[in-house]
Amino acid sequence: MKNPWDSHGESVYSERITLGHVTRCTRVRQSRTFIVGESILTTRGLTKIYNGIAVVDQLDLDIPAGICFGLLGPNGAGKTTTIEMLEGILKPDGGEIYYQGAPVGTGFYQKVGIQFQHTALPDFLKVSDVLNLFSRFYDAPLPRDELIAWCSLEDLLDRDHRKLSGGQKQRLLLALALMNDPDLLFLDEPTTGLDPQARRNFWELVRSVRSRGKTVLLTTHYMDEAEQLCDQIAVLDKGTIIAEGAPRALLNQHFHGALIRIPVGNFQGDLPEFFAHAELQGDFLQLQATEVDSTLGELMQAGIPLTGLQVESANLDDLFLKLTGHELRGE
Ligand SMILES: Nc1ncnc2c1ncn2[C@@H]1O[C@H](COP(=O)(O)OP(=O)(O)OP(=O)(O)O)[C@@H](O)[C@H]1O
Repeated sequence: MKNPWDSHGESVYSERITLGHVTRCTRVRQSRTFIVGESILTTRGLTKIYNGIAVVDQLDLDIPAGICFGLLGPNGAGKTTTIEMLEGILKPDGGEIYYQGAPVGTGFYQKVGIQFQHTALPDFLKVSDVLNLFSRFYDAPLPRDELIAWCSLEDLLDRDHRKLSGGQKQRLLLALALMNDPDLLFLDEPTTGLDPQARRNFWELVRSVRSRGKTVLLTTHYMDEAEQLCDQIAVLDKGTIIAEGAPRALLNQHFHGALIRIPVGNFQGDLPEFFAHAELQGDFLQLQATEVDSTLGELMQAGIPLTGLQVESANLDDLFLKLTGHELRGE
């Protein structure tokens, strides 16, 4: 398999390059040049087989540096298997993984941070003890106070880690994953089971990680999470990628316009002609409009009140349904 960086001479990237509205900054790491926006992690033909079935099937991923990249898919799509192969926990049955252009080696694991879906911490330790314990694993851990402030752990230091709430536990696990100040952070379904407020707090933390120039690779089956956090997504189904790109661009590519819903009570007399194809859904008439502005203009011209009007754009759940014919969260 060809190394995807073979054709890139280092001198090509040794300056600041502006492409369209994207400015790529370069920084030198040892002998290589590291480019924000270029792939930090790449897979070619990544495959995992269980019981004769490829649950991850010839996956080609290109994850640009400095972004939040989401791997999405329903239960059993192959997200965890993929991320675990990338993290080095599972051995692939085929394919290659490259980090900054070179096949991953042992040094890779010093440079990445991993927040697992489930992490068993030693019993009877306080949060501060857990931080101390993990800081000993690294030659140059982040300053303790910085990490504590970053993950808002100040008020929890004396607490037994088993007594933390779901959101507090995830903040502690994130602090452990950030301990070595990694360039690349893996988050495997980090907000599963958290209440809405804790999820939002965690999203803020993820944004702060990204704003420090780090790359985040996140798996999730929460579509709102992907839409909120991810610059790019790859949608997996049965171990293969069925769609890839920026969430908004993917939605624009597959859906035009929006769903307009108006309370039935707003209509007095006959329906206007342009509303003839509207469907009755409960107390609303709904219409898929390709030109939202002009449809709203026509409604106003026809003197129909817009009170209670709803305009709904397609979301990633709709996209998944369109691409696969089944719901994203369907078991
Ligand atoms: N150790 C294993 N032995 C056999 N099959 C496995 C093993 N681990 C995973 N699988 C199967 O591989 C497929 C992909 O599983 P994986 O956990 O990667 O999916 P996922 O997208 O992460 O799902 P979830 O959202 O439920 O975590 C599933 O069909 C699963 O049953």
